[in-house]
Amino acid sequence: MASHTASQRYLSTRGGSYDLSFEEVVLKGLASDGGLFIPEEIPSLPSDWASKWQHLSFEDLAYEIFSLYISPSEIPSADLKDIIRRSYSTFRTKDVTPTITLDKEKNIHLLELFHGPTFAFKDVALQFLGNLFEYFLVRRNQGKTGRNREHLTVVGATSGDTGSAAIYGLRGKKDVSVFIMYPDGKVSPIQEAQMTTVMDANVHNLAVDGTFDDCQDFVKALFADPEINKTHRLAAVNSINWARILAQITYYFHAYFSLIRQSSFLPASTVRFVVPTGNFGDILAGYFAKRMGLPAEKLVIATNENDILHRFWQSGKYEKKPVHGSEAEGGIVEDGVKAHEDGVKETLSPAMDILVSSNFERLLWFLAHQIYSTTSDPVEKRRKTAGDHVRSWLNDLKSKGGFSVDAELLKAAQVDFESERVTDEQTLATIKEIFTTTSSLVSKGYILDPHSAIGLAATYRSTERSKPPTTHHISLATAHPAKFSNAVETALQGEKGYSWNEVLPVEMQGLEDKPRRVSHVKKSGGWQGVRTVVVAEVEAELQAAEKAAQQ
Ligand SMILES: Cc1ncc(COP(=O)(O)O)c(C=O)c1O
Ligand SMILES: N[C@@H](CCOP(=O)(O)O)C(=O)O
Repeated sequence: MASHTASQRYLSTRGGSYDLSFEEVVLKGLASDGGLFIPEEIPSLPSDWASKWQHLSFEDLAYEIFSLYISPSEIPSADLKDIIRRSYSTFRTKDVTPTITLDKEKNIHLLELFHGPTFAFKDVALQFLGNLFEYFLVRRNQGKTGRNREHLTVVGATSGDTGSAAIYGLRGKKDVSVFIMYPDGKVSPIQEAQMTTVMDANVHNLAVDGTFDDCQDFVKALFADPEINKTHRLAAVNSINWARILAQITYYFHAYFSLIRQSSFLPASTVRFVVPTGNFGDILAGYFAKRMGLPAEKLVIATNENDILHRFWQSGKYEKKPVHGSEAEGGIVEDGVKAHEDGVKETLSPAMDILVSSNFERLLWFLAHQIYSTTSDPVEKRRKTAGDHVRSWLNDLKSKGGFSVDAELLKAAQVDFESERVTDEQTLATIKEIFTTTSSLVSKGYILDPHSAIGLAATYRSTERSKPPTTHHISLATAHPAKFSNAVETALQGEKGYSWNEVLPVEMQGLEDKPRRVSHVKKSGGWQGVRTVVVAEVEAELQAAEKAAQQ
């Protein structure tokens, strides 16, 4: 039986919405004030968690953790267990997210998160979120027919992985249409094929001639638009959706337990998690795990050359990059449209080519809550103060392209987190180094995808600050190498024992030759252009479904 906390209610980081239920925040995705939903309180672990949870399966662990955040009056325990069971039955390993030891001498372990249907860590949350949407809709639509049924219009932005994971979590589901925007030409060929070869009628791919940040801005603008919100019930699959973060907490505990069962883990040992980071969702789940009581000494943010987070942890300044070497004030104008500064670089780790990390807002709220009020302040006042700070910082980000925090807040951020920036060159060197030094571990050497390689490069740097044997590092492997042929081939071509054909899983073979369905959307049409496409395609889908039902 899981223990429960007093509050399983939610609020917005910008102060506008309070006392919402889990179902409300999952279905809304983004708060109407533009903020992100967070739990009113971070629950503490039950006192006997370490002994009781240690030998649980991934599914049972997920149930214990989710139960701390979801009231059984919203989702009865048996239903929650069933949703969890179905969500992880699609994974290729029984362990769901296995942890393997990569370097015994340095106590470096790899948390493999890519054993789900689309070979990326996003599956852990998006298989669950897809089933949650379905569960809520079935409940809401009981006894309703035709246009009286509640219909979800899911809109998401992807730099490659969220898109396919969301599509695989939602394809064919009743009463849901899913629209995925991706930056045209900036996702890997396999990622694009994974998304666009899905032919289910409820799946709609939109290729945008911009960056991931443009796509993410379109999503946020649609959520803020009263017109589409009147006619359509929008829902989010990006990590702005709280359920994404919640689902990702499980594997931090799961990895920790698999480590402490090892003989090399001594009573005095400590654990660091290293996380390849873009939108700050994955590592934020680690922050929640730590705040709940998981004994993680540090969370290490590993960025590629799109390093806004790394620069923040070094300086306290959260700033988009200047355009063409000049200070950009409030954006640039392209094709008559004001766009964010396209300071984003195209790297060998495209899923992390993100200028602004949306989940950072959630961390800012917790830091402001901690720093700018005293515990003697009334609860409501503390929350309001935090929300006011977040709103003001985010306004500055929008209008001035950045903001800075004071030394006290930065110091608080540095208590839980460190950061590293890894270049393309270092990414390639890490892929090669790990392949050539691990041939005793796996028959032909371990092949990292470029995002996981960024994590591992940062891990080796972290071992210099926090040395073995006392410290164990768990580095998150966020995707399968087959998704990123460009980086893997560049790093390993010609290496003894390496063959691309052996990297490619059977599920991906021939994928790029299949028929595709995708619409092209012009960035210059702005989010209103996207709205037109979404509204028209949902209508066409509903009409086709009605026609089919009549036949
Ligand atoms: C393979 C891969 N690694 C790392 C990340 C970064 O994760 P997050 O955006 O949660 O920081 C992403 C994208 O989000 C990704 O697709
Ligand atoms: N890297 C992501 C970008 C979207 O991030 P999300 O975690 O907020 O969905 C991707 O691959 O799409």
